[in-house]
Amino acid sequence: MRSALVLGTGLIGTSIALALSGRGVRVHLADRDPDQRRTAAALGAGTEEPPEGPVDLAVAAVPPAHVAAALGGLQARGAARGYMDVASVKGGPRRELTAAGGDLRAYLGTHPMAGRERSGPLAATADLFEGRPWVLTPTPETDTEVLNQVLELVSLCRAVPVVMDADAHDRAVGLVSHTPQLVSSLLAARLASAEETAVRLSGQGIRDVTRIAASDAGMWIDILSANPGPVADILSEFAVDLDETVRALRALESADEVKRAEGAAGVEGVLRRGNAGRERVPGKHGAAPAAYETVAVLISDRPGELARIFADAGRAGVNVEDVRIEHATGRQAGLVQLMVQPASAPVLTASLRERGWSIRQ
Ligand SMILES: NC(=O)c1ccc[n+]([C@@H]2O[C@H](COP(=O)([O-])OP(=O)(O)OC[C@H]3O[C@@H](n4cnc5c(N)ncnc54)[C@H](O)[C@@H]3O)[C@@H](O)[C@H]2O)c1
Ligand SMILES: O=C(O)C(=O)C[C@]1(C(=O)O)C=C[C@@H](O)C=C1
Repeated sequence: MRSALVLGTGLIGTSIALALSGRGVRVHLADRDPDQRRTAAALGAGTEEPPEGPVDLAVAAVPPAHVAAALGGLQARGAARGYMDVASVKGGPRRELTAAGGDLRAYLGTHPMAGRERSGPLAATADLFEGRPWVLTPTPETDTEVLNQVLELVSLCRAVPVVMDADAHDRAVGLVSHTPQLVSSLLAARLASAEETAVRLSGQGIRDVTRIAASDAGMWIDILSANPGPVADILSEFAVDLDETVRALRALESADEVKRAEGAAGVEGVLRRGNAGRERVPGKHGAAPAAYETVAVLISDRPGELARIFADAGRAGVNVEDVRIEHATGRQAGLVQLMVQPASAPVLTASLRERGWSIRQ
């Protein structure tokens, strides 16, 4: 691929543009908001100059409700040889493009399974899609050349292509993306009016479960409006599970020993089913989750401490597979959990101790 046009230079569009530009593709940037386009260009994502002729691939990275109109407009002026979108829902945009008389042979609906709770070009990174699944929804009418261009884009973004039917995709992301967003928002909403004393105690658990509650509400209304049925189905099953869990917890309050035992079994069942579900979530690069060992290190809240600990891990010859940081409320210290291969844990622990770090068991 030699040239691309990215329409919509927010989080996803700019991340794609950064990855393509970094690998030698000439990327033209467009956005209805000139500030977003300017910012993306300043980040090195591409040029603000419009292309002189049709580019190889045009990418519509705009909110789902705008996809069909954006693609229709691009196709009407012959902006590219192939067209794709990255919207989080696939059935609706395809039907809208069909209704608007768009050219479906030159179009491929896609969805990268990577993102963030922040929007806009300043949140973009070139490595956002590395090792992540990227869903492609070709149909028998999709032009092979367009499919190949999209596969090349996915490969340049270092993502892993996954081919699916558009409606099957929407049901699947209803479970693994859209319902989690609502569950996270529902839980975070409980904090909005909670006592300050309670909120100040927030640790890593609540941070993990509510991170995506910070996402853009406008974008999510768009996504959920395009996939309400599957999400409502999953949430009603969730509501049944919630009712059962509440009943089990009430039973745990009972004076009757038999009822308490039933309650405990009910709650344990929820926790164990949760363990089983969590085990199925793939780790990095789409592989099964690796069993890493954690080396927990106390760090002081000073600039450069994180860089220093990573450099020391490198000096010990240990690859850090994953990392977590816990900030202790009101204290000038935090706990860094370095996840490493089990065989590397003793090496890292000894080496960091030698360099003066305080290791927590
Ligand atoms: N945020 C995520 O985690 C995520 C992940 C995967 C896919 N997506 C999908 O990617 C798309 C973009 O999401 P984002 O998170 O980058 O949003 P964003 O808000 O960061 O960026 C969207 C950009 O599109 C521009 N825009 C809106 N309407 C336009 C139009 N009609 N013409 C030209 N530009 C227009 C906006 O000005 C903005 O710069 C959405 O379809 C979303 O469903 C998002
Ligand atoms: O990590 C996040 O912030 C995301 O929510 C990303 C996420 C997801 O659910 O995995 C959100 C919506 C997108 O369509 C794709 C990715």
